[in-house]
Amino acid sequence: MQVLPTHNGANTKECLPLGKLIVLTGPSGVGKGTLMNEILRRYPELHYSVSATTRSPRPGEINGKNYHFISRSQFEQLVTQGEFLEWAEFAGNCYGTPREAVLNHVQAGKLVVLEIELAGARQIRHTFPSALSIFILPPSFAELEKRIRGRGQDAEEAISLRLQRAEEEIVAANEFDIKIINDDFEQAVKEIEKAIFE
Ligand SMILES: Nc1nc2c(ncn2[C@@H]2O[C@H](COP(=O)(O)OP(=O)(O)O)[C@@H](O)[C@H]2O)c(=O)[nH]1
Ligand SMILES: Nc1ncnc2c1ncn2[C@@H]1O[C@H](COP(=O)(O)OP(=O)(O)O)[C@@H](O)[C@H]1O
Repeated sequence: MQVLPTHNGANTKECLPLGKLIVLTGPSGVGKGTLMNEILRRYPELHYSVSATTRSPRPGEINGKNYHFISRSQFEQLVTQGEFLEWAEFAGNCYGTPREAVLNHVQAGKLVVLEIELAGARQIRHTFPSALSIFILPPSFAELEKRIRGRGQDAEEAISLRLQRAEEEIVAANEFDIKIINDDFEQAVKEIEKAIFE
């Protein structure tokens, strides 16, 4: 059971029978997206929240599936209208979770998964203390760098911003309910399954 906050941040008095909010966080390049895709492939009943971002699409990314790719002025307008459950700036771009879609799915009893960075994950933990939060760690910083570079999708500037931010993110791991080291991929998937379903 979760209590839905109203727009002014106060909690509604009633306890609504709701689904569950799951937050997956951790540094860029640790494998969050790859783990999430595998979890969604295995459990299509989960609802993945598609974020809005001002970042340009990477080759192969699909608008509406990976992200809603929007301009900075559109993003700012949505912030002003209170359309985001949380939002944050990361490595020079803005990212936000659409409020209505997520709340509708939670209210419909779904398991809703957000894959977001540290500041957003903290906001969600604050707004929904009953959300399940999972922090994904790399086996080492060197391996994290290898993965970000190996992905081959970011410019050098974007890579160094992500690595810089990763150092700050990793020290926050203990704030979250569950920590999982993504070393052996299958093992990490199993640990996420256990966290979500047990
Ligand atoms: N706060 C917040 N972070 C998000 C959201 N969507 C994605 N992110 C995070 O933004 C960071 C950058 O995402 P992206 O540019 O796709 O890079 P990548 O993580 O290196 O693949 C990642 O940590 C994402 O988890 C969102 O809606 N809100
Ligand atoms: N357990 C793992 N071992 C080795 N490489 C991995 C593992 N998990 C993910 N990767 C690779 O690491 C890179 C970054 O993964 P990605 O899912 O894009 O990270 P994130 O979404 O956290 O930025 C990808 O090339 C992915 O294939």
